[in-house]
Formats: sequence, C-alpha cells, structure tokens
Amino acid sequence: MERPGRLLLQSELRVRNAAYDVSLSRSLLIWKRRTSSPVYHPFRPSVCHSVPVSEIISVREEEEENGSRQRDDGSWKKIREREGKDCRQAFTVLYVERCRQHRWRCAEVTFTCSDEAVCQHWVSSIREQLATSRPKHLLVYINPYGGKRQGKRIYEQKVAPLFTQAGISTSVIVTEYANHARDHLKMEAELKKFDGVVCVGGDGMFSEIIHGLIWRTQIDCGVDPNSPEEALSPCSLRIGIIPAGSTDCICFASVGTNDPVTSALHIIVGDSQPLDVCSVHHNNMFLRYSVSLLGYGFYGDVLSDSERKRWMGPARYDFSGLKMFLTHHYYEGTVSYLPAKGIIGTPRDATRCRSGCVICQHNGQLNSERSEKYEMDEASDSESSGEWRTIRGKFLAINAASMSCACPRSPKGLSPAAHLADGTTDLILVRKCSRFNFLRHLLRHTSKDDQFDLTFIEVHRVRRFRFMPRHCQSDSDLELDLHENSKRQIFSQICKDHPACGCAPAYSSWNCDGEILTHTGIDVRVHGQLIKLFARGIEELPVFEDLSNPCAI
Ligand SMILES: Nc1ncnc2c1ncn2[C@@H]1O[C@H](COP(=O)(O)OP(=O)(O)OP(=O)(O)O)[C@@H](O)[C@H]1O
Repeated sequence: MERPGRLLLQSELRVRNAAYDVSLSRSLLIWKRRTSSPVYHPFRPSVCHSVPVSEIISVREEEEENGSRQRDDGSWKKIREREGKDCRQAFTVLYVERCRQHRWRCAEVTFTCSDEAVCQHWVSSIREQLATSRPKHLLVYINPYGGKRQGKRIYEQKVAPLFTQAGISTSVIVTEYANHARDHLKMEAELKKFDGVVCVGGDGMFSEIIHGLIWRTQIDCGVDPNSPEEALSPCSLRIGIIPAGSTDCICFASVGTNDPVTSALHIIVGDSQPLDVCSVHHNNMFLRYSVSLLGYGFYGDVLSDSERKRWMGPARYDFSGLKMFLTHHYYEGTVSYLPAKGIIGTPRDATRCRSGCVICQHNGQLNSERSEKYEMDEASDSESSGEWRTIRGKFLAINAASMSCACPRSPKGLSPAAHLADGTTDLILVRKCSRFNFLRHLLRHTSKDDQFDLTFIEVHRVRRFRFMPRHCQSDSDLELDLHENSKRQIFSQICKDHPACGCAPAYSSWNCDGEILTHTGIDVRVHGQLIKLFARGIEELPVFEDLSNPCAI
C-alpha cells in the first residue's frame, strides 16, 4: 500500500452514522472506523479504507435539502437523513474502484461533518490536491459508424456524465466522413484551447487521430514529415481512447480491457502512457504512421483478401486467414535493419510490458539521450555507421510488432515481450517453410511455448528497418538468381494469380495497423514515445482478489 506521507487534514467524520477517523495527505485519503472494542472480530467487515488521491474522480458538497436528488444515470436516490443535520454539512468523494479484468468503476462515499466550515475545508483541500495533471478541456471526436454504430450512444450515456461530474468541459465533433477528424486536427482545430483529444471509435479512428495530431505537431514545430531522416517532435496533447469499434487493439494494449467507463476514468484522473510510433516512408515520401503491427506476406494477404469480403462481417478474418494459410504464398526480398543497441530486454525474454514498465523507462531515457547527442553530433543512424544488417531470402511473413499485439484472438500477441514505449519494434521474419511448420508457428501465439524457438523464425529488436521486394531490386541483384530460377520466373509471370500452379505471386502488400499500404518497398523508423495516451499500461492483477469488493465476486 502507498505510504500516506505528511498529513494535510485529519477530522472525525461520520459515514453512515458510524464515526470514522478521516485523514488526507498528498497521496492518500484514509477513513478508519473508530472501534469501541479493541477485541479482534474476524467477521467484522473491513474498517479501514484508503484511496490514492490520484484515483479520486471528484468531490462534491451535498446541497440537496429536499431529501432526494437525481443520479447521473437517471434513477432517483434517497439521501439518507443525517441525524437531522443540514446536507451542506456532508460531502461525497467519488473514486476509482477496481473490478475484474482491469475494469474500473466509479464508487462513492459520503462523509458528514460537525459543521459547514469543516465540510468546506475538506472539499477545498481535496480539490486542491486534484488540480494536478488532470485535463479540464477536451476535444472529442466520435465516429458514429465505427463497430456496431454505437459510438454516439456510448459517449452520451457512459462517458459524458462522468466528464460532467469531474468538471471537464468538452467540444464534441461527430464525424461526417472518413478522415474528417484527421483533417480537422491537421488544419482547423484550435489545439491550444485543449488539454487532450478523445477518440470514440476503433483502431481506424485512432489512426486518423494520430495522423492528424502528429502531422500538425510537425508542421507547427517546423519538422518535415516527408523526410524519413527527421526526428519527429513529440505531441504534447494526450489522447484518450473510448473503445467503440470492431477492433480496439490499441485500447486493449494500453488499458487491459475494452470498456468505455474504464477508459473515461483513466482520462479523468489524467493518466499518461507514452507510446512509440513508426513512420513509414517510400522513397522519401511519407506513407503512414503505425503503432501496432506492420505485416507483409501472411498478414498483408489476409487483410487484402478480407477487405474484399466485408459483406461477411467479422467472420471474414477467419475465412481469409484459413484461405491464406492454405494458399501458402512466400515472397522474396531484402530486409535490412538497424539493431537496437544498449537497451535492456529482448524479444525472447519473459518480461511483459506492464504499468510502470522499467524497460520502457530505461530505454526511453536512453533514446532521449541518444537524440540529444544526435542533435549535437549530427551523427545519425545512417548506413555509414556500418551497423545495418541485411538478410535476403524467401519469407512467408515479415512482421514488425511495436507492441505485443495481444487481443482475444491471440492472447499472447505476435510478440509477447514487445513494449509500448521502449523506442523499438520487434522485427519477426518467418522464412519459407512447410505448411505444417507454419501452422506450428501460428498455434504458438495461443500456447505457452516460445513462439520464436523455431529454426525458420528470426526475431530482432530494431530501431529502423527497410524492405525491398525482389521485383524492385536492381538488375545485378536479379541476375544472381536468374539462372537457377529462370524456368520458374516465366511461370510466375503467367501464373501469379493461380496458386494451384505452385508458383508464388511476386509481391504481397503491407498491413499497416489494419490499413493496406500502396507501396511494398518501405523504410520504417521508430520514434520513441512520440505520443501519449490517457492510460497507464496494463496493471498487474493482484494475486488474491479482494473478496470484500463486491465487483470481485
Ligand atoms: N463519419 C464517418 N463516415 C464514414 N467513415 C468514417 C466516419 N468517421 C470515421 N470513419 C472511418 O471509419 C473507419 C473505421 O472506423 P473505426 O475504426 O472507428 O471502426 P471499426 O469498426 O473498428 O473499423 P474497422 O474494424 O473497419 O477498422 C476509420 O478508418 C475512419 O476513418
């Protein structure tokens, strides 16, 4: 438990007619029941409660005098008679209560004071402690068509009442077309007026928001986003994700659950979780930003195929996955990468990125020192430093996971030990192998076994990588292979759309966080901790659930 620190306030107050010693420090609010008997009573419910000040949602004075008041959920709650005292002598603290599976709920406790002055002193002291890094004004974008088209309802019914309670003002924009939010952020939004941006939608909508915000930040800071060599400026506004899409992987990876109320509470308490962003360029032309998965080969093909089958609904991913597994295409090309040096952690260690992750803190610090040095020395991650490594070959899949990419379908994710904010991405190369072996690899995403402990798989933690498909390579490169493959080359031109011939198509496409990229030859660079979310990473679950907590039963 957190140490209380120096006391700011201490009084005897009443909670439901029982006397409590209540104390407030900078870090904790504690209320402890006064016991008349010092004898230990095993069946008496817990008599000491504490709430971190950072998890208090709000405090309000009870002002109603007619004995009842309307709750935010629309129902009517009877205010208990407080021994004939005026309600202005009572105040209510709303705070975060943890439930199962990383969900947060809003709980409340009402304290009755001996007089109005004591009550006001308590309210103002708590409010003073809350005025820290919490947002006051938010810009909210709602995609009304994301997921099951419930974005507007979810925001209005579950999120807006909590923001009102916490005294947060909002400017809400319901998007009217795709890329509305991105373009508004890029060109129109008066960002100085806000403390954060809220995205109500799925991963596609989140991608729009980060594209708008990152682009706008670079323009405002005089950085050229089209240059892959430029170090991007971090965005100062935090982003909150209210999950309302059919895929909400970023929310799941940063909060541990896809629950709008939990996300709203993380926003209110002003949590901050940095996130790495990869920039993707083609020949000095900006293509996209990615925060989760860049996948060529298998995952690119599954996405391209499933896009053509949208009419099937979510079942299209299973269908296309099975189809692409059976088709078993491989692709030739050259991967070059810049290994991440001096960091702690590897893609095959047992660490998991969790709230307060030390690997993200250590490597993040290392990154900022590196970029300061880079600015002073004008030395870069360039090829001239001689650290680049190159691999040529035939691949079933080339994946870069900037986070674990865990989701209900793949609970461990593509790279279980990947980190949200360590300034690297895990480059996973699946070389050409039999269908049986590829199936073994896919099944390991769901089992306990090390998914990289297979001879045809390599994994590297990198800061930057490039891919060049074989058909884009120079003539001299191609000549090397021409002789041995001449017969097959002719067939592959004729038969590239006919898997039955056994010849593979020349190229796949990149799946960039669920969007198809228009180019196959790409240059990817990780920008450590470029954006921040209103989140705190996945919290470790307590070993024993607290049975006195009604949500835990
Ligand atoms: N008003 C709008 N009309 C149509 N499309 C929109 C609108 N607002 C946003 N979009 C687009 O809808 C796409 C999908 O949105 P979102 O991610 O919220 O839902 P989703 O159901 O998870 O989608 P998907 O699973 O297809 O990514 C986004 O790429 C976004 O650009």
